[in-house]
Parts: sequence; C-alpha cells; structure tokens
Amino acid sequence: MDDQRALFKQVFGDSSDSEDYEQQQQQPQLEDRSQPTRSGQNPNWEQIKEVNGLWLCRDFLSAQEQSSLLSAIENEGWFIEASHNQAMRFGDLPPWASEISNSIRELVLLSDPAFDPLHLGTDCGAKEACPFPSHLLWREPLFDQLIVNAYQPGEGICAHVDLLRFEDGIAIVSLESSCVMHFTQVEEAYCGIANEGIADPPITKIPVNLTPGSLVLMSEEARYCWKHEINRKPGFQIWEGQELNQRRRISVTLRKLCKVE
Ligand SMILES: O=C(O)CCC(=O)C(=O)O
Ligand SMILES: [Fe+2]
Repeated sequence: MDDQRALFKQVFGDSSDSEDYEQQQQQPQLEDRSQPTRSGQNPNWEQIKEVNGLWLCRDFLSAQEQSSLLSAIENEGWFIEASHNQAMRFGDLPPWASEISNSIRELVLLSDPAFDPLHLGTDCGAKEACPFPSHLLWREPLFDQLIVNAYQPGEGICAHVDLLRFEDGIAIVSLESSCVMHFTQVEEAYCGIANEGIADPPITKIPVNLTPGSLVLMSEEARYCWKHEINRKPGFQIWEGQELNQRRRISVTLRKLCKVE
C-alpha cells in the first residue's frame, strides 16, 4: 500500500488531482445497450483509418465476460460510495486486470498473419496492419498501471493526451454503457509535428463508438498526436444520427509507466 502511495506520488506529484484534467459533470441522457460476443479465434479488429495507431476490437469481451469483469471490479469495493469515481493501481495488477492484459497480447498475436506460435514472435510485418507495435507487445510487463473510471450519465472526460510519464501503447476496455469518444489532432506539442508558416488545418473530430465489451488500443500517433475526450453533455453523444442513451459507464485503462533513470 505504501509502495502504491510512493509510486502515485512519483507519477502525479503531491497534488490530489489524479491527472491534468478532470472529469466533467454533465447531464444524464437515455438508455443504450449492445451485447457483443467474443469471436474467440477470430478477433475482429477495426482500424480507425483517420487516426494512425488507433484500433478497436468490438467483441473483445462477451456478455458473460463483461459481467464477470464487472463483478470483479465491484468486489474491489472502489465504487461503493457514489462520490468515488476513480481507482488506480500501480505495479502488480489485480488478477482480473492481468487477465485482460494477457488477452490483449493474445488477441493482437492472433490478428497477425506473420505470427509463428513455435517461435513466439511477430514482426507485425505490415506495420499499418498491426493493432499494437511488436516492440510494445513484448515488453514485460505489458502494463503496470491501471485506472478504473466510473462515469455517471452525463459525465465524461476532457480532451487530453495521456501524460508522458506513461509509455506508448494504451488500452481501454469499456463496460456498461456505450459512448462516443472523439479524437482531435494536437497542434504540435507532444508529437513534434511542426507546421510553422502553414495555416492551422480545420479541426477534425473523429468519433469512435465504444460499445460495452470493446477494447481500444492507442499507439504512436494516436497516443501522442491526438487528444481523446468523452463529452456526454446533451447533443454530443451522437452515433449514426441518433443520440446515444446513457447509463453508468465503467472503463478500464491499462498503461505502462516510463522507467525513471
Ligand atoms: O474512460 C475512458 O474511456 C478514457 C479514460 C482516459 O482517457 C484516461 O484515463 O486517460
Ligand atoms: Fe486518456
């Protein structure tokens, strides 16, 4: 526990604010539900073409797996009080989170036609066709930091790039309620893309529908050159022309801390 606290301090400093951004309090909307089923040997990866390095696996967890995961999270007792909406772990992850981490690695491997199970290797030959770069996939541990967020209807998260204290390669699992996450390109700050003398391009927002049981992987440009946000104020959660119904949403974010030299 003390180790957890020391690590927390190292990452976020003395402030009690967990990140540089705050969850927004927003207004509730209506109901939405989908029931993805896991495709087992055939993970269905969707590459978000506009955002390099952004991948979505809608059927990551079956309905059954989603409810087991929710029970495991509930058993942690983090969200008994309505005022508690975020929990973090550093270092060794709870068993259920390690399981997610293992499944992610497995699923990425299964999606790679170049994967040779005898040599436990993948070169993710066609870089753009791989949901997670191989130099990240084989790091140990794959993830060592966990955030579980609980969003009540109307609550979201402001546009941000995840802190640079975390390595490349971030995973987000969604539970309970669908939401639209929007991606907007950052100007030049984090990703070293300078555009001096060039007029700012019009801001494009790329919407991605995060259904319950889905997994998002962000690496490279998606992680450093795009902000992500969830705005659940009325009028912002539109998918295929319809406003999404909102319920509580739980998300599990997995990241890896940068090594401190
Ligand atoms: O809740 C989510 O889906 C996203 C969380 C997130 O972006 C973060 O914690 O940095
Ligand atoms: Fe984030």
